[in-house]
Amino acid sequence: MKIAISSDHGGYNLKQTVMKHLDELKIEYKDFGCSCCGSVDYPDFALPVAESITAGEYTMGIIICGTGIGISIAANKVPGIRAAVCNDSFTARLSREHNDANILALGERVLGPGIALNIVDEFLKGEFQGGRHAVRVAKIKEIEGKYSKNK
Ligand SMILES: O=C(CO)[C@H](O)[C@H](O)[C@H](O)COP(=O)(O)O
Repeated sequence: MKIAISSDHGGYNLKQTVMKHLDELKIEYKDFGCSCCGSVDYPDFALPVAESITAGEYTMGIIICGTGIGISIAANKVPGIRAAVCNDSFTARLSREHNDANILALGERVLGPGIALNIVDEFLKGEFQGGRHAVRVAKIKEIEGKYSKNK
């Protein structure tokens, strides 16, 4: 498993905590920035993670901003990305099992570090269950195809 990770300034501190956790779990990752806590724009850090996943270079992504909302909206504009904002571990597990989410979005201004790391663990453990869920994910891809035409 190879994780692509990024944040804006609002998620910078939580990203350090998550990377330390990944180190302890011996999970390989690449930090796509930002590299300090000065003000930046979250779309600039959503895009490289999203593209690294659709290119097959990384298995899954973790993106962090103040709420997880802005950075997930930006990532979800990349066809093939299913970024899920999760504020609890149940949702994180289900985002993998039912939605085949390939990016976890977290909000540093929403979550304490302990809960955030539980969410990361559940997301990374979760496995897509296929079956009826695959039919639904295929329909999401159909929507992407419809709106990607002639672009
Ligand atoms: O996009 C966001 C909200 O959906 C993120 O939480 C950003 O981190 C936040 O908007 C940044 O806000 P700031 O006032 O510029 O620090």
